[in-house]
Amino acid sequence: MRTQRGAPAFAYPVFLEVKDKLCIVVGGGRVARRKVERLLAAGARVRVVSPVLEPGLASWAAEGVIEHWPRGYQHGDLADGWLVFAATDRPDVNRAVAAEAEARRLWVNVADSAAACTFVVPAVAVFDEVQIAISTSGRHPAQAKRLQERLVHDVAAGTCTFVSGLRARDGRRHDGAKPGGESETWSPTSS
Ligand SMILES: C[C@@]1(CC(=O)O)C2=NC(=C\c3[nH]c(c(CCC(=O)O)c3CC(=O)O)Cc3[nH]c(c(CC(=O)O)c3CCC(=O)O)/C=C3\N/C(=C\2)[C@@H](CCC(=O)O)[C@]3(C)CC(=O)O)/[C@H]1CCC(=O)O
Ligand SMILES: NC(=O)c1ccc[n+]([C@@H]2O[C@H](COP(=O)([O-])OP(=O)(O)OC[C@H]3O[C@@H](n4cnc5c(N)ncnc54)[C@H](O)[C@@H]3O)[C@@H](O)[C@H]2O)c1
Repeated sequence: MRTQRGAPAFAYPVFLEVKDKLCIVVGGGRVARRKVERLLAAGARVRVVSPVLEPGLASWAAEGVIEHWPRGYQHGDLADGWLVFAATDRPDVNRAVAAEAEARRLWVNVADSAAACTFVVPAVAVFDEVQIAISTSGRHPAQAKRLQERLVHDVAAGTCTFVSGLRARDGRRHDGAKPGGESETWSPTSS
């Protein structure tokens, strides 16, 4: 895809407010769990439609943290959804979910096809109140992950001055100390 000026077309970056919105995740494996974890951290309501859940999702379902429909996807399951994730290991099912979402004008993330996504999920590094999202617009997901890991590593090692610069400009610290320069220490967490 190309823009009118001939430059490569990038996906449009946004941070979505999903608090209390119903996010429907079809599929209950490792990839679904990664998506659900971030949705919960952002305050979303999560429903997982899947005959089987991996252990982390199963625990959340047992605790009532997420809603679980213990069966395969059926057309119509997206009726009350706000955001949709197709994360099964069945390409045909993922395509069907994407088609229903599109027909309902819902944004859909499709785990096995960047081309079928209407939004992609970036790799994210979290530094206190700052989130840094890294995306290749779906072209090289593994590279996005490597860059995120490198950023977290460099910040932990104290060799990344970029993030501490951001923090100093923000001017707030949780520990009450005055904002510093490059010698500030950070507690990086990745998600
Ligand atoms: C960043 C991250 C965020 C997240 O998922 O939370 C993410 N993928 C991550 C990991 C990862 N992805 C893959 C592997 C295994 C292989 C490997 O290692 O190479 C691993 C490693 C692992 O799973 O550990 C393979 C893969 N990924 C996609 C396809 C299909 C395709 O390319 O069409 C295939 C081939 C599947 C197959 O062939 O079967 C598609 C997408 N993956 C994206 C995001 C979106 C684009 C992001 C961007 O714009 O760059 C997009 C388009 C849709 C989406 O999922 O949003 C997360 C790192 C999080 C972290 O841990 O920090
Ligand atoms: N986007 C990414 O980041 C990424 C990374 C790695 C792999 N992948 C792709 O994502 C797919 C899923 O990966 P995974 O590791 O989570 O797989 P997995 O095998 O761990 O999980 C698949 C899940 O889909 C469920 N499922 C199967 N049929 C279903 C149906 N009809 N309705 C609802 N749920 C159904 C299964 O019960 C299972 O919970 C892979 O096949 C791969 O193509 C994507």
